[in-house]
Amino acid sequence: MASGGGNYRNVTHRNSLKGTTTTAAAVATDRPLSVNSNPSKPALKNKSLSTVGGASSGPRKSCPGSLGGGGTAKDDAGVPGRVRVAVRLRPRNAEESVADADFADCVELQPEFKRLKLRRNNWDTDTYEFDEVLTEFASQKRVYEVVAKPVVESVLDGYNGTVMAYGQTGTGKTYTIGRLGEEDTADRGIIVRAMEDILADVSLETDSVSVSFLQLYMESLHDLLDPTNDNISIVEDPKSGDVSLPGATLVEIRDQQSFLELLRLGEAHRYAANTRLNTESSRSHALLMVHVKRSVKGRDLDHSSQNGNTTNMAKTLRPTLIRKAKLVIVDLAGSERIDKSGSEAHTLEEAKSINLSLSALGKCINALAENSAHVPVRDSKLTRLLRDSFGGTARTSLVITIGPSPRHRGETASTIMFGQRAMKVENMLKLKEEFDYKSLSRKLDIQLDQLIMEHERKQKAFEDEIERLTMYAQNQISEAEQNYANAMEKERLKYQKEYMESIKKLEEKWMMNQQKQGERKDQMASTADEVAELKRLHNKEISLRKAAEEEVNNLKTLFAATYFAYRLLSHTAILPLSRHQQILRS
Ligand SMILES: Nc1ncnc2c1ncn2[C@@H]1O[C@H](COP(=O)(O)OP(=O)(O)OP(=O)(O)O)[C@@H](O)[C@H]1O
Repeated sequence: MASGGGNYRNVTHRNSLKGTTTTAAAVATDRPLSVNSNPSKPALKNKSLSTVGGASSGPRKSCPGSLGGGGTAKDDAGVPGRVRVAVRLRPRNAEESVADADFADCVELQPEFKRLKLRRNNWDTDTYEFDEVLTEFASQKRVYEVVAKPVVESVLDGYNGTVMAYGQTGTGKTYTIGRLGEEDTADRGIIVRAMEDILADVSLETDSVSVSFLQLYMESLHDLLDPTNDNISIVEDPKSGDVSLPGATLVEIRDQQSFLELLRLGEAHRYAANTRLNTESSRSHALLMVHVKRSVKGRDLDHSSQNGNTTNMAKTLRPTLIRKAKLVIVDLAGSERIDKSGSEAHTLEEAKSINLSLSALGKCINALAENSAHVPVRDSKLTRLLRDSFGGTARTSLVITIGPSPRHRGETASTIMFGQRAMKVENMLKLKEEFDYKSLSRKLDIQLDQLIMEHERKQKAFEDEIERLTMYAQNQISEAEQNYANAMEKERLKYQKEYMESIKKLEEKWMMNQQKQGERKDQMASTADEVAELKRLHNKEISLRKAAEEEVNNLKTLFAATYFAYRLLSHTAILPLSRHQQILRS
């Protein structure tokens, strides 16, 4: 972070009174801008004024891009929009009230004719016409309404916009642009009022507002929201010419209170110094960039839907049209004559750097006003940052601030000429619309997740139902089985009982039969015994007979043998046969 003569605003306390005296001497070489070489030449721009009046001054309805279906992303041509310039006169300060007590103001304002007369001397004046002429009595509210409000409304409609304050040091640029109005809300400057209007108009559900706050100090771009970030690079899109600062802190704003806190933080980091012309002179150009992103509602974008062809699905898949607009509010550091401001050492370096960048801006505006083929945009970072504001696509409103002191007539003239040239610059306003494919993709992702969840929920419900039905069926089956088993058991018991009874009966019958049979058997047994006895007797008889027959046979054999022997022996004495028979019988 650069240091030296410059102080942070939280170090140098802001004092609304000018305590310094200035010298009347003017050194032309320190002038940041080349003034009209022929100041007597009428500087009225009636043609341009009438051309632009409607486009720039009107409320949002008059904004060309907001008309009907015009100004879509495809509308590359844009609509012309001249840079509007208002002049604001600061009241005499305490020092001037004393020092210039005997002198008339160097300017005379005719707000009703939107004219400013710059005194050349006691007899001659040069007359200039501006879009708005704001006297020293103009309220902050009125200044906002005529200078910034049309631009803010244009930004809300999707166009880039710039509000810038230019003027000699100590003439009220910061007062006009940056007053927070903490003690008295009537003092609120353009920045605070612009954000109030923006926040009141956007829907925080569908739109977004984010800000970066920067200072261009000694040709390096510092982040006022993060002082460690002191060399932010400027990136230019070669095709569209869009300027972006990817390194800058971007803070989303959701309410005015947090925005005011952010402004306080940024202001505290801004370089300021006590110079002869301003006790708290801004030593840097401050840029507040407000990015407004809005989704386009109400207008049906798909013409097919007008024919009734669009399905719900097609509607869902249609990306939202979004408008991205950037409002740049610039509080330039004051142009100053180094001899008058009393800049020394580091403050001198700062003053040179300020004047150099303001001079580069003046050159660009001259080139644009004269339709030069070459516009030296790249000569300074300030002009690079503001390339869309002058000769670009933004609606630009400039407030030039002047003081009343005749001692600073030269600087006042220079400022007036800067304003007059700026009024000649014609921008080509373009609506910044694009389809929000990112959020469509996010939306589809969410829808997909929801569908998956819904499917899973249905699947689960289906599975639960199946399980429930299965359980029910199983219960029914088991109940039927149980009933069947019970019935079977009952049947079985019945049959068993019947069977047992029939068995019993059979047994009884059998018993009876048995009994009967037993009786019969007994009978049969005795018969059989008898038979057996008889058989035994018979057999015995047979065996006795057999034995008898064998005996007989034996006897016969014996008899025969005996008889034979006898016969042999008794050749002589034969026994009578009867004897033999007796023997046999015995
Ligand atoms: N319209 C006004 N009514 C009352 N006081 C004003 C008005 N304009 C400026 N002042 C006072 O004049 C002083 C200088 O104003 P301011 O700091 O805004 O000037 P500046 O142009 O921003 O200066 P620098 O370029 O040095 O930063 C401040 O004290 C401020 O309160």
